[in-house]
Amino acid sequence: MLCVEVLTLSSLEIRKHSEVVASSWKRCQQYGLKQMDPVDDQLVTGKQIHEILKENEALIKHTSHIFGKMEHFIKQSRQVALLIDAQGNIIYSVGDPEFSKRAAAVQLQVGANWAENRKGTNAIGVAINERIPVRVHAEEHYCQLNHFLTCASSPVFSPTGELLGAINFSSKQENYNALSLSLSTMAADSLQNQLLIEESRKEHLITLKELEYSMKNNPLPLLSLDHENRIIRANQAALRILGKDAIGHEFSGIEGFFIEEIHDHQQKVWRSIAIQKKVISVNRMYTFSDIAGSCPSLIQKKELAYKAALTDFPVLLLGESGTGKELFAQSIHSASLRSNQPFIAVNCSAIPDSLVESELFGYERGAFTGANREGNAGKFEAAHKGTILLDEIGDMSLRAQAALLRVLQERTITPVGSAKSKPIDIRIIAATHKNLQNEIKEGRFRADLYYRLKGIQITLPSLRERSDIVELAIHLLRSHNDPNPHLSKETANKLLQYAWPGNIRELNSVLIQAAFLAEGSPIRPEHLQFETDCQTGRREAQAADDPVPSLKEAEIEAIKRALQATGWNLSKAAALLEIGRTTLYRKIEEYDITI
Ligand SMILES: Nc1ncnc2c1ncn2[C@@H]1O[C@H](COP(=O)(O)OP(=O)(O)OP(=O)(O)O)[C@@H](O)[C@H]1O
Repeated sequence: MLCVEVLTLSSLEIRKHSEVVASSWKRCQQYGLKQMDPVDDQLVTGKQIHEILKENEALIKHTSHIFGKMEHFIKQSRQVALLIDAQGNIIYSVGDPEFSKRAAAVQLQVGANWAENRKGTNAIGVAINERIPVRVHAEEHYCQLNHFLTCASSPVFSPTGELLGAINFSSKQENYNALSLSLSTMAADSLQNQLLIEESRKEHLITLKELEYSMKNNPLPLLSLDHENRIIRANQAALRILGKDAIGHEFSGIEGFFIEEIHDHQQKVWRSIAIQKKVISVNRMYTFSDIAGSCPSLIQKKELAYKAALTDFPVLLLGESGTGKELFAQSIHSASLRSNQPFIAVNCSAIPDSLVESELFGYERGAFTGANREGNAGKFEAAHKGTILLDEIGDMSLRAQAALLRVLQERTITPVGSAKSKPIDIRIIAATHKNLQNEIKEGRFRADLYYRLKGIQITLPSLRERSDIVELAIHLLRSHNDPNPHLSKETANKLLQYAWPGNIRELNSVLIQAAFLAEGSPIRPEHLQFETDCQTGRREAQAADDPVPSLKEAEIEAIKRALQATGWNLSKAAALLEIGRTTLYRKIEEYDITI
């Protein structure tokens, strides 16, 4: 009886799937259903169906929008897509007209009830009963008259976790489509998100947004918090991350996710937070093709980085926060010969001074109180044969710098509590938003470490220096599941006039918020809400960002640069500065200049 034909499932899942179908068959026998019985052909009609449709108005409205986007696929793959209420009544349907006729013969149409106890084992009934996505194919249907069908259904839940119904895709069994189960799950998740967004307008809303690059097609996990930061609603995707019993608990953030706030028009009422995984663990890494933009200064850096990827030299990535340093680091790793080996990102500013050695080099069993009994591999060991990204290197303490320098010089690590050193083979990429030359001058960064890390230096342009902001905005909107983003001239102008102190990360969050406020219609200028008021025009904002140095500061800077450029040759430096050698000497004394 159970000829399971779900070819995409692993053997473990096949067994589980068979169990699900088998339990449904058992229930059908208990209901007293007979396989050869004529199908239950009752349809809910008249006032009764009218009331059911009215009750589910919001659900139908959102579903028609979602099915509308999939209509081409639905028809082309000869399917019907159905929305079902929690009692198993079909309340909305679109699809291939020819199959719809055949389906209507077994009441796969609005007004029919496909609860398991009425129609025997079928995807709708099982999804509602078991509250799981399920495919029921051909002879897996309990009633023989339904054997010509192949159906995939996913349950739909309300923001508070109640079952609202299901989404179903059906076709003739010979038109079996491996994608239909994923599609029904995606449509159900999308519907849940719509409901949550709608209900949460007046709430403190939090949006968790997973990695665009690894989760592009996955549904957005959404949460609502009350004013005490407790989770009051969560969709299924969020519960998958937070655990099933997350509702009612305080939300304290999730490790490995990045938080952004979204405000409403008045900057109050509700807040949304997009949370994005920053470090990839299992999924795919960024590659150069993920670096969007056609601005010549960016293209040049991309080419340089690509060349660097083919070597094993250290790379130093410089640029303001949010300009894509991590994206570049991952792309370099992905294009390198080490791409099949680990990529480990270390945020140097986040490691407490006392834990630097154990974090970076690991520790042996029982090395110190509180240490893991089994000992622990450090970041360097974890990155062995691969690439390590030392992010925010400019914020590393001098103590940590000394430890790092030793590793770079000796290419070995010695775990805390161990007498033995281990050789390591690692490609180093360092990144910082700080001016390391200044840090060296101020005595906060070791020059010898700087030269070890520098290798190939790549400075990324800030967003306000780029000529492709609008193109980038369109790219980011597309990556947020808007297949056809449109920005009016006024909206584009507003984007161009802003100074973008938070660079692409800020652009991304402004666009998420704007798309949210626009509710599916084109983004208008008033939907763009900036975090700071750097809105006075890019040039002015830039000028305002750079405070005018005093004459003395400018002189010191000019002298230092001339001395550096000439290798401290006073005659040449004086010539560069167009002053006499004695004057230069006097000024060096006066300003106490040393490098
Ligand atoms: N050229 C680009 N195309 C598409 N997305 C980009 C681009 N540059 C940056 N991003 C996106 O902008 C965000 C910030 O990038 P990233 O984390 O790499 O910046 P960063 O310079 O490392 O920032 P920080 O110094 O604060 O860590 C990420 O979501 C990244 O995917």
